[in-house]
Amino acid sequence: MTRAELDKRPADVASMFDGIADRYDLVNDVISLGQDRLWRRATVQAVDAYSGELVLDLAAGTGTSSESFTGKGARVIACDFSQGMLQVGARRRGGASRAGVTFAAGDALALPFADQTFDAVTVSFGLRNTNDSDQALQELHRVTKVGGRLVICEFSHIPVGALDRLYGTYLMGALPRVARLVTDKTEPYEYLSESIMDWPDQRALARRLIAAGWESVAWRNLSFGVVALHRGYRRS
Ligand SMILES: C[S@@+](CC[C@H](N)C(=O)[O-])C[C@H]1O[C@@H](n2cnc3c(N)ncnc32)[C@H](O)[C@@H]1O
Repeated sequence: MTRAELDKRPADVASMFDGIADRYDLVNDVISLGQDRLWRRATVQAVDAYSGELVLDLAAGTGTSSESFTGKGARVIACDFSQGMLQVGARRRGGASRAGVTFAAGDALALPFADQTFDAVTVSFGLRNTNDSDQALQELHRVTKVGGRLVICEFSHIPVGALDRLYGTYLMGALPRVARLVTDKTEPYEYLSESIMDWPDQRALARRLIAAGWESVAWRNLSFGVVALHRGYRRS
């Protein structure tokens, strides 16, 4: 089974997600102890997409989160570079373009969309997997309309040192074993743990958003900081 390393070579990342696409959503529910549903609901509320808007759900995978952005009538482009994840998503929904969600192949580092296409752009658990997250944040800024918004939902760090260390023990020790309860492909979940530990904390990620051109940047913690929702706006 292919797993990516922390250098996040695009071919390794895409092939790793191709390989786990079928059981991806089930494993998420199990390893997050069901918390992923809360995190997704909070993301939908933060994006707050409404009728007439066009939303980019980048690194959308199987599109688990994409459909929920259409609740008030917005249309969503669910973009990812893993053909495996896109195919599972399209198969589950009965087609590549259904009920306001259109799946599209594309690389976060060179998005196949014109400047200022989207009213809102969002990434759930995808930015960490890109090979150059600063470039991805700049690309997201480029394709967002002036006045548009960005919401990033990503694993983060618990601000209390002792708790964060305990969480690190769960990530590095227990998480791959919990994943083994529902999948025989455990290497990708070792990568998951390592990539979370290696990811910048809330403040450092906020600085990266600002460096990529996003303004009025703020964040809020979910599940004590296990996940953080970052928000920014394109002002010019
Ligand atoms: C952990 S999954 C998240 C999927 C979905 N957003 C969710 O919340 O379940 C990460 C996704 O990021 C995608 N990804 C990683 N790097 C990418 C890139 N450079 N361009 C597009 N997608 C990328 C992977 O293919 C994978 O589907």
